[in-house]
Amino acid sequence: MRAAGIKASQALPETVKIVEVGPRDGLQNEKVVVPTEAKINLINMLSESGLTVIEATSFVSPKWVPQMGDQVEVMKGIKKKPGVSYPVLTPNLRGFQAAVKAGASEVAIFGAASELFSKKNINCSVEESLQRFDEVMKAAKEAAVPVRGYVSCVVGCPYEGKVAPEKVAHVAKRLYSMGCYEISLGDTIGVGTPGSMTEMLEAVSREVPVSALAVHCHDTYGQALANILVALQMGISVVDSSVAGLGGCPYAQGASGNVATEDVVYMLHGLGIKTGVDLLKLMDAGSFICRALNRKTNSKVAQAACKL
Ligand SMILES: CC(C)(COP(=O)([O-])OP(=O)([O-])OC[C@H]1O[C@@H](n2cnc3c(N)ncnc32)[C@H](O)[C@@H]1OP(=O)([O-])[O-])[C@@H](O)C(=O)NCCC(=O)NCCSC(=O)C[C@@](C)(O)CC(=O)[O-]
Repeated sequence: MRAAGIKASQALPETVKIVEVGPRDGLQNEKVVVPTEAKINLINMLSESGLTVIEATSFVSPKWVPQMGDQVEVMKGIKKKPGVSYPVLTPNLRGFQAAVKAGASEVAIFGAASELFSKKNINCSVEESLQRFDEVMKAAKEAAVPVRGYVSCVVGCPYEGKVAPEKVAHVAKRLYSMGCYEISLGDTIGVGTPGSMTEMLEAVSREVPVSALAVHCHDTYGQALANILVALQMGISVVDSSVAGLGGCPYAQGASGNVATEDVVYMLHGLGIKTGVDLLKLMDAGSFICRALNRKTNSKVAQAACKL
């Protein structure tokens, strides 16, 4: 049953797929080195909560992102639940080959709509990154490994400021044309508003079918849920989020974590949208990782539930 008050013109999807990015996007930016065992436990608990996609780790240089240096142990240690996929980030062919060797059956490549961010994050221009991704795509096609594509800085960049929607649409189109089955649009520093998100999504959806788009919102300015709602109203039905609101990008200083998965699930269920996620089990996973990190949850829902 749909929530009362939603007009037909704002038709919302019946179901939403949540892509849980906490074990990767969340933990890559933590100052405390998270023990591998805790990462494995977190992923196993998330698997039991009903999530169907859990981004597990990334096959990037340990010199660049030390927190992801145990990627092989994580991939080998987790209990893979049937029906759940565990994609990993791969910035280049070397990362792709290592990921497949470690048992990954799905990967993600990650580009940006901003030149300076691309340089800081993966040490190459946007065009060079697309050439590297082309190599990954060719290898992935041969190995029948599905590839997701990210575009970072879709509304704002920590180094360049406002990003033009046309630039986002260009990179999204290139990734989609290469064969990415889904394009996740990242508001990396959480500066988007329903206004700027709408403008950007309109531009991107002229180049890539809405059914192949996802949104990936950080909550720095507290706009993430509003931005997600706007995306849902435009027909997008895939949302990235991070348990306990963990996260940030090591190459986007000051950006806060992703929107908390608990808060997204609470909002979606309140709208009558199915996610398949058990909120209580999800909150248990959030409590577990917050204890391991000795930090408080960023999820408003988890905070409120603790006080009840
Ligand atoms: C892409 C590179 C590797 C280029 O790094 P580079 O320095 O240009 O590459 P290189 O080929 O010169 O290699 C440098 C060193 O890295 C090694 N290397 C090379 N490739 C690999 C690999 N795959 N795995 C492990 N090691 C690797 C390579 O062997 C060498 O080792 P050395 O000789 O110095 O000992 C580097 O810039 C990098 O690892 N960057 C990681 C950036 C990252 O992980 N950022 C966070 C994820 S993106 C994000 O969070 C945004 C997102 C997705 O969430 C969406 C959003 O919010 O917007």
